[in-house]
Amino acid sequence: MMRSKVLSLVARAASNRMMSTATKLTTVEVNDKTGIATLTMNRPPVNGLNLELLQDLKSSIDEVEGNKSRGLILTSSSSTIFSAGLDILEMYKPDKDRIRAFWTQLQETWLALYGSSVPTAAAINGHSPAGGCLLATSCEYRVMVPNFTIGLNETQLGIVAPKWFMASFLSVLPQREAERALNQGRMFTTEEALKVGLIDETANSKEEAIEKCVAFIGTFAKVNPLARSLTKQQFRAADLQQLQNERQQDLEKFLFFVNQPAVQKGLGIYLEGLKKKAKKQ
Ligand SMILES: CC/C=C\C/C=C\C/C=C\C/C=C/C(=O)SCCNC(=O)CCNC(=O)[C@H](O)C(C)(C)COP(=O)(O)OP(=O)(O)OC[C@H]1O[C@@H](n2cnc3c(N)ncnc32)[C@H](O)[C@@H]1OP(=O)(O)O
Repeated sequence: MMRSKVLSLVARAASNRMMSTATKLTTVEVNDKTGIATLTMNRPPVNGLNLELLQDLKSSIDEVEGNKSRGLILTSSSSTIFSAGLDILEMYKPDKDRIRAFWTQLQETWLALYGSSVPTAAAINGHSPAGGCLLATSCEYRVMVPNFTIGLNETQLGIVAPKWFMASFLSVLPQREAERALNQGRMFTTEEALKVGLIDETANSKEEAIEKCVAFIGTFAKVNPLARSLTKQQFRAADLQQLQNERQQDLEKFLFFVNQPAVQKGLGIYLEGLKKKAKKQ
């Protein structure tokens, strides 16, 4: 390794504090200069959101809330995938108890991220379908690297995005645009996403995406943190409260829907298609 690279790695290690251990499916790194935490998802190959990744995401968000970070940047350790969304294996021929825990954890993770008191931004360094798009749209700002796709493609899988997925989407897109995209299960390219407003900026690399997220979080430097966070909470309170009030019904509805034979059949065919595509590559 070149000496300069070694020196830069040493310098980086000195100015960043690793808050979470590598045994988790997420890591949190706080930059000592900016005070901003980078939360990285690391569940190869596609950051499929299974029960364990959702648990780690929630505890990492809690960690950032608790360690007085100035902001949270969500990203991925993969070079091509931000998150492939919910791990379909959690929903296909599911175990009765595990699928309950899985959906309950997804609700909790969304409540924590969408309702986070710190400024949040997503550095979308890869594809971001469905649950991946949910995470990105739960943040306040999105910067995306070119040649990837993002969107809520649920109808393409024969499933329906729950109301709170729609709420995140609607916090970013106008109703007409959101409704059409959801009905179509449309995946947007980076360029299309920028044009429609689903993302805020593009960046040529993950590093540049993170820099732009840092700049966004920096725009709050002179704003009173309590006033900022209470204002954010007020904007999001109705969406958060709606899920809080309906958590049990939402779970039962999901379980009923996902256990329908036609839905199971559709998920099986979709998974098979993914596996065939992977084998061809
Ligand atoms: C009234 C309403 C009430 C209730 C609602 C009820 C139901 C609604 C519930 C939930 C909403 C659902 C949300 C979701 O997030 S569903 C998941 C949607 N995700 C996708 O469609 C993405 C599928 N994946 C891809 O398109 C590609 O994999 C991707 C572009 C992400 C990456 O492509 P790449 O070529 O790099 O990798 P692959 O070779 O395709 O994949 C590698 C490996 O990973 C497996 N894989 C991929 N995605 C998933 C996934 N989401 N879950 C599980 N497994 C996944 C893929 O099969 C390959 O596996 P293997 O062949 O074993 O290597």
